[in-house]
Amino acid sequence: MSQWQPDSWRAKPILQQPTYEDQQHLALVEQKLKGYPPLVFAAETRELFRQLGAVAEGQGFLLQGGDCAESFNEFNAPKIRDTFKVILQMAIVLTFAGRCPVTKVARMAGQYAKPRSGDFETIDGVSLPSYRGDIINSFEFTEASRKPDPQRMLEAYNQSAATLNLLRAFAQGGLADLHEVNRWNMAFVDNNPLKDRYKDLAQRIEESLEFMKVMGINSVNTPTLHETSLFTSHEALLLNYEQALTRVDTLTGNWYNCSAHMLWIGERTRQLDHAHLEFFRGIHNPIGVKVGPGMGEDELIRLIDALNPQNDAGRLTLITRMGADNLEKNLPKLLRRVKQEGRKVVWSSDPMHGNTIKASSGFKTRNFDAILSEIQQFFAAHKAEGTHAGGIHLEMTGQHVTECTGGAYQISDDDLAQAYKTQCDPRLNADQVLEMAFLVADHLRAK
Ligand SMILES: O=C[C@H](O)[C@H](O)COP(=O)(O)O
Ligand SMILES: C=C(OP(=O)(O)O)C(=O)O
Ligand SMILES: [Mn+2]
Repeated sequence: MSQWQPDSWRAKPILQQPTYEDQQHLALVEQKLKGYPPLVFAAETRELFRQLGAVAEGQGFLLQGGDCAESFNEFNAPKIRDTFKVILQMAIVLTFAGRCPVTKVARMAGQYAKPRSGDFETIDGVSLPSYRGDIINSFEFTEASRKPDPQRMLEAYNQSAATLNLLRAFAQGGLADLHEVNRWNMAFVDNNPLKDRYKDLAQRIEESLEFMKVMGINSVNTPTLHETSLFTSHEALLLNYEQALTRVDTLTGNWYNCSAHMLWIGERTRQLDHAHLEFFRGIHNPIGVKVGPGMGEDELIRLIDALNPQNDAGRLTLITRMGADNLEKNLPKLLRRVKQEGRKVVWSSDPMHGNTIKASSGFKTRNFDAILSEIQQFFAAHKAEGTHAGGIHLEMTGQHVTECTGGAYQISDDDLAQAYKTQCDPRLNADQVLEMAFLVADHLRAK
């Protein structure tokens, strides 16, 4: 194998990339980004690596979630705060039920590049290049907006930096106080039509916190009750951007992609001899790779070995996205083979991308029950194979959107138009995703 360099991916075939008209402008932007400060510190990514190592060994759970595509327009404090809050609310439920640490990784502060199934989008007979995420072009359906613009990489960097700054402040500054977080959960349960189903768990968490308080364990003398750690992640699709933020860590001498703590490779760009594999093999971050229904056992082992040749626990998370109808047929054989071959991975379930459908009203949507069914089958398959169901990966928001159908409020196809705000895939809203956490908690408890 030839020597890895941050730019060695450029000699390989690559899919799902924009074609920039102005190469000089592109080179200028890349140069500028190379001089910008890193967004994350390599030592933080090593802490995430360590935590994921524990998950791979069966000692923890990974909760990963956020927008399908972050947007430059919908960029404000309430939006960041609400998703942050709901991730914490989910985490407290999962921690309590699973009796194990939950590692929180947001799809935030950099989730700006999208692979698409088609190169063109056609509306009323007009065909324009597809929207590929705000880091590349604009969602607006005009010829000028859909042209890839390298300048957008600088905007993505700036918005990622501002998002990360606020997340760090929330995590350390008091918003993450566990007593507060469970109070939000109690309010969620009280208002939910299915409150009887969720009440017991929220109540028991409340009682545990009360008990600790009586014993003198409180937010003042126990910082872990008052603060949290939240890591960031995104699909590292646009390699021009990712390369520019890849730096040598002065403490270890190793290369890290400092655009986020964790990066993943999408289902559409994980070919063994392609550019994304080449880029990922050289960075030392914990990484993920999406695993769809077409994955074979031999191919998976080759992929694992290419990305994690030392078999380090925590390096590689396999994010399966099979579809509720395909999981039973496709996942168990992969679990069996990886276990047989002794490969250390985190298995996480993305129950979103295999369950996308077109609603009768024309919107791209996903149904709550299909999403839940994929998660349930994921747990069942792991139980049967004696492997660890290590995490979930969700497209979600803390806002009250109507993008996925179902849930306690029974969002129907006809309701989708009310608040359909996503620029790419439909997300679970704040209520739906908390319900999901309470239902997943049942599985963790059963374990
Ligand atoms: O988020 C994932 C992909 O970008 C998305 O599912 C592709 O959607 P499309 O089929 O509308 O292109
Ligand atoms: C593009 C995505 O998923 P996948 O690669 O699994 O289709 C995504 O996570 O938004
Ligand atoms: Mn998506």
